[in-house]
Amino acid sequence: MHKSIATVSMSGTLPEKLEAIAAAGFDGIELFENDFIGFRGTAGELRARAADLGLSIDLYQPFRDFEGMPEPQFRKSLERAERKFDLMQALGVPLMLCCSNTSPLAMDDQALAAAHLHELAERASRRGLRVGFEALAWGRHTRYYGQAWSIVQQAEHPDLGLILDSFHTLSLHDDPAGIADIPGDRIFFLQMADAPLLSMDVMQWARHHRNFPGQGELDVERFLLQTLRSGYAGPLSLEIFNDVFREASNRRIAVDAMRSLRYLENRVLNRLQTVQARPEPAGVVQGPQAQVQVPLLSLPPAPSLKAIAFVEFAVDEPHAELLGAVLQKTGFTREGDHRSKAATLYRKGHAALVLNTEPGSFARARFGSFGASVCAIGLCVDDPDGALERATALCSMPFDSPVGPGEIVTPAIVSPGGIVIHFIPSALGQTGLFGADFALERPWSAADAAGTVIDHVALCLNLDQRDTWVLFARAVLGLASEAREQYADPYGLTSSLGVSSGERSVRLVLAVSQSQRTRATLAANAQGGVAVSHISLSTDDIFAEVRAWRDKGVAFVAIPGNYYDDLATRFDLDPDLLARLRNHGVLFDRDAAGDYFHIYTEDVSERFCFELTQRSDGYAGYGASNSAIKLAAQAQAGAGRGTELARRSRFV
Ligand SMILES: O=C(O)c1ccc(O)c(O)c1
Ligand SMILES: [Mg+2]
Repeated sequence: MHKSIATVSMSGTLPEKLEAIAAAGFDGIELFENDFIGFRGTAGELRARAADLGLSIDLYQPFRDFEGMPEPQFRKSLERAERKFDLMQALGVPLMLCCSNTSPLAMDDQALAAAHLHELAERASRRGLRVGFEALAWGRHTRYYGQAWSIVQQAEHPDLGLILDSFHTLSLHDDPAGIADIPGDRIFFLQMADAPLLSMDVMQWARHHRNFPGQGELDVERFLLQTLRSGYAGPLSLEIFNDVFREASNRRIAVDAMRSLRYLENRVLNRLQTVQARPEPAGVVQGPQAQVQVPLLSLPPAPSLKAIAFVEFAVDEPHAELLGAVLQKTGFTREGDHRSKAATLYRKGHAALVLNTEPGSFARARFGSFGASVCAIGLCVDDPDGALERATALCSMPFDSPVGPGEIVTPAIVSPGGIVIHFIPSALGQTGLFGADFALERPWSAADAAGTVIDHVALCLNLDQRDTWVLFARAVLGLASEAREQYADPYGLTSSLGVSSGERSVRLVLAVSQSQRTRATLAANAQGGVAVSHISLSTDDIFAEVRAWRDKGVAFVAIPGNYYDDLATRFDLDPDLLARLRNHGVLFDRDAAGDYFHIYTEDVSERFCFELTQRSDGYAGYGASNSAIKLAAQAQAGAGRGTELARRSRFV
């Protein structure tokens, strides 16, 4: 489909926006009036600039408060429309968007609205232009696409059609089913937007919180499907009013936009194929739906992630020694060195960590920029080549690293913010992969690969990376969103979202905060916007594990006694268990399905620590009810604030 995006959807001056939009591979734009008014140049110059970049200007918008106005205002609006038509002709824009009237002066009279729009369309028509009418969710009298369509039908002008915007329909919980029954050629334009579910004034919601399809929670997929079933074959466009997108890098936002549309198109294709494969249940009355007219993007299926194969740290030699010593205190074994790179493998059960010091490598460059930090994650997947093909088709950059003789070539991509994701063949398993790439100091037996797994990896993101990462996780990694949680850091609110694979064998937790002073923001800032802040290791006996780590000198974040007094009032806990929790400094949470025990080490490097986790009976979360306590405890420990040297003497 011809892909377009409204210029309001991103930051920058108009020329900067056009360049970002073109670079992301879009075919066209919706030109927002204010972007043109603020442009230092003529319509002809803008037209040439867009053409040079291979972009068509598909739509001019918005034309407001037009239909159903009293006569003097109507006449004045017609004059204004003529000037906008002059401009559209100079720009080469074929279509004007007229949104439903929000003025208190607007009259509740569909016949009058239709007559006015007929007049507008007639004047457009004389110049070879067209007008599309869009229902705003907060329009004075026209809020639903059904009402707008009724007015368009009454206006009876071939150059007046309907414009659909998924946000206005879905925000009002209106059913898009009826769209399929509108003749597709009467729909002149389609704007897609998603949004998080928020309970607030719909105009504020629309103007500040929209996001790209796949980033929010609206059923945009069904909306597009119904529109395509009408026979619509026009542009697929994005119109996103979002406070964060207005300030984020327009290059990244434009790539997110393209990823979003490609992912959406593919999901609709999959949904169509599923529906077509399934016979209609008896008694279902079929509307006069046309067949879908446009070819839709086919992609390899979303990867089904099986496990976290490894997490890799970028370190220099002294940090490798420091971190290696910490790992040995937490029960990891040094398994051997990489065959061709300066990298060492540590393992505890299924949890594998690689410390990479290779001079001149991507990891070393990352260390140079951000210090000791996670630089790569390996994920086991059945079809790594398919995962790579899908990822690159969804605008991810492939990552190539040198491979020595006999080593495994694993397809890899760069995730938003720079951490590399390797797709490891599940069939190979960790033993196959590490056996090929590392000179293991001792053979692995089945018993070695039991016990500990990486329960989850927690990432801290700058606020402007949140929607980028959610879309990446869903579209590229095939992960599903879990519940959003919100909690207080002593220096500002923080929220987190879990994303997990079907069997929950791969879990990531994404934490973001609007505050500049929270641990989440400081951690993210320190690594260019995206940082792994902890790795959570599972255990079957958290109390024994804590004792073993402590005996070796590992320091845990101290939890105040007040926490345990409160815990006793919240849960019906066996007094012995409560005493053990208190004595060991372990945090506790419970949901309908089970229990969660967890504890955090003091920081091992700047705002990075390990979590020990024991989950029972399908407990689904990550202990969010304890997050505020943990963050307060970390702040009081002064964790992460000391110099490297101070940490070395205190912790190792
Ligand atoms: O918020 C608005 O005013 C506005 C304008 C034009 C649109 O297409 C739209 O969806 C909203
Ligand atoms: Mg719109």
